[in-house]
Amino acid sequence: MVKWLPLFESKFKPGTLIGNYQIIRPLGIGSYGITYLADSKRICKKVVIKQLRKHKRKIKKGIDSFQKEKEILSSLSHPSIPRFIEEKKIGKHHVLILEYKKGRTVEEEIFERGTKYSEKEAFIYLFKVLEIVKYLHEHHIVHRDLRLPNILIDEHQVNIIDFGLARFTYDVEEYRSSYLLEKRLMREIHFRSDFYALGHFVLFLLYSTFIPISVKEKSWEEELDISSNAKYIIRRLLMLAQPYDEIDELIEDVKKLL
Ligand SMILES: Nc1ncnc2c1ncn2[C@@H]1O[C@H](COP(=O)(O)OP(=O)(O)OP(=O)(O)O)[C@@H](O)[C@H]1O
Repeated sequence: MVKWLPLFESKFKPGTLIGNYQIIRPLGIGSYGITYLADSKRICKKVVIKQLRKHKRKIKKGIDSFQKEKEILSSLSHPSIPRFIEEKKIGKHHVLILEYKKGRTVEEEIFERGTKYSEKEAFIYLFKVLEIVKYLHEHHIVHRDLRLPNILIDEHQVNIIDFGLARFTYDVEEYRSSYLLEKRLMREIHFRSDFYALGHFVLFLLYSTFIPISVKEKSWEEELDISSNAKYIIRRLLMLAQPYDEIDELIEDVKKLL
């Protein structure tokens, strides 16, 4: 869904040709660019075109994010991760062409379609995401942005998109003291940042069936009617108990709930 796309920002109109790609429609506007759905004439497949916005204050960060997404996606080959196709400079425009992944974001599923997930279903989806994240971690990559809008569900297949904040574990961390605790925990270049984000992911899935009966504010542990094993895993993901250091132990714990 296109949330906000003022006309003056929309540089490429439907039908515009960018090399061998024909713009179908904008998909959305992110922090650093506009993303379009396009048809590839050459490979007869849908692709995503990411166009860097010319926002003065954000241009440097935008270029860095594009470069990182390109570097990381080019190093990967996984059916649930978009393939990097090419980078182009068209006149003043700088674009990245990526494979289009089908599916609705988990954000759309929960908040627009009202899809409900039982405890078992929530952990089945967590397991599917973890299989992809395991592949990333084995390639020394931390995604750092595993939020609902970046996880797509297509039938029962899961895809992960948006690698602009992903980093290699040996990349140098840009420490931001101004970040609030939650953002610091999401952005640390360490595998546990992905686990922390996935703690929130699974809580969103579990809250999809929650019906509030009191106006009193309570913690998720008091509100959600879930098993003690589920609570144990979520507490460790959210670093409220000993954090998981690596993914295999986490996957083993999740398997016990399936
Ligand atoms: N490879 C892809 N396949 C399918 N849809 C994609 C792909 N990449 C991005 N999208 C979709 O395009 C839209 C815009 O994505 P983009 O990553 O540019 O920005 P964002 O995620 O909305 O914001 P931000 O980058 O600030 O997190 C989103 O709706 C996203 O689901």
